[in-house]
Amino acid sequence: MRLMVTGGAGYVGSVVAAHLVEAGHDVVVLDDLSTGHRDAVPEKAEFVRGRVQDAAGHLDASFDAVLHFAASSLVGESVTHPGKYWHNNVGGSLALLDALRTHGIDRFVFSSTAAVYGAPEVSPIPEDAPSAPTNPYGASKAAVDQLIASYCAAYGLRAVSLRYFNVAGAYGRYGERHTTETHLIPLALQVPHGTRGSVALYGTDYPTPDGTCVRDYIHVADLADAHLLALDATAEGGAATGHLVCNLGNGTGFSVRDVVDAVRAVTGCAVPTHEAPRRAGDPPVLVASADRARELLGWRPSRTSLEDIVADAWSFLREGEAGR
Ligand SMILES: NC(=O)c1ccc[n+]([C@@H]2O[C@H](COP(=O)([O-])OP(=O)(O)OC[C@H]3O[C@@H](n4cnc5c(N)ncnc54)[C@H](O)[C@@H]3O)[C@@H](O)[C@H]2O)c1
Ligand SMILES: O=c1ccn([C@@H]2O[C@H](COP(=O)(O)OP(=O)(O)O[C@H]3O[C@H](CO)[C@H](O)[C@H](O)[C@H]3O)[C@@H](O)[C@H]2O)c(=O)[nH]1
Repeated sequence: MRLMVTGGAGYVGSVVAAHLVEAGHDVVVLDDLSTGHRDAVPEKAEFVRGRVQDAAGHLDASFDAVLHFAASSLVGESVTHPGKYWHNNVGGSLALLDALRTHGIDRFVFSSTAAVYGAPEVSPIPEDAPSAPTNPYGASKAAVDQLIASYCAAYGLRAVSLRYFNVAGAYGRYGERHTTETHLIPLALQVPHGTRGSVALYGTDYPTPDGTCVRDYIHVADLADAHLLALDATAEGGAATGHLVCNLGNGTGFSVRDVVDAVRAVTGCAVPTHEAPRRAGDPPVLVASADRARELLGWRPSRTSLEDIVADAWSFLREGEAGR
């Protein structure tokens, strides 16, 4: 297939683009490099530097489908600069969906997030849990999910929204290198890497077994597998007859302390920690029910061990720089 991957110079988009290229697809990456890296785009993919807001000019009827990763995704920034999130995430997605209509492209895969749920009472979280985001980032993604649903209903678009829980790990030379890093695993690995002294534990008085927040960590390569299956599901007669929403997580929760222990085990480094105040808006526990992805997409995550996830992120951090 001929595919456009928006945000394909970013962390998740580059890993998925690499999987698509390996599966034999013809991939065009559209990315404005606002947080991505030109050298993260797979060699066999075509690169177009541009914004999703201008996608109409970069798409044409030869494309079979679009996978949409491009977004602003810093929760804290979304609270202080909400306009950026409504413009880039909702405005950008709206322009992109209109470009699909213009060119008669009817297959779409979208990066949604667990942040659409807010802090739900139920665990593991099913897709039909109420959407009650606690920050503009999550709200913008929830709005795009609704936008997609309405375009599917009215215009015959076939789309899958994949709601990722905590993505981590790396895939060969493709991995996480955000200039502004907020995610626990890459931050914790900076300690053995020698660029950070200790790991902050944001809150140690949560109602969880060890007092720190619990999350569902999913390997980025398992996430990529789900995207290829979601793409298949948007084929005529596939599982996504209209708009299909699927959570992606392993269904297992790990605390912040569990993650630090895994970093110690993988790296052999002591990794000091220090207690810090709770981070605003952090739900105590976020664990996915991903039964729907298993049943309807046939997804079978295979890299579910936290230590394996951390080990791949560690290899990327240590060896990746040499290759870039
Ligand atoms: N990483 C996670 O844990 C996680 C969890 C849930 C959802 N998501 C979603 O997955 C997607 C990818 O996340 P990521 O961690 O790879 O982020 P990232 O910042 O590494 O990648 C985003 C990419 O999109 C590009 N981009 C941003 N706005 C653009 C625009 N208007 N036009 C063109 N390109 C633009 C950036 O340059 C970057 O390369 C995002 O939509 C994010 O909201 C990520
Ligand atoms: O230095 C740190 C960094 C993080 N944490 C904690 O570690 C856990 C995981 O934090 P991350 O920032 O790695 O991930 P989040 O759970 O906050 O965010 C993830 O889930 C969100 C949904 O709530 C969004 O989808 C977001 O894109 C995705 O990365 C949180 O409890 C956080 O408070 C620390 O204790 N110390």
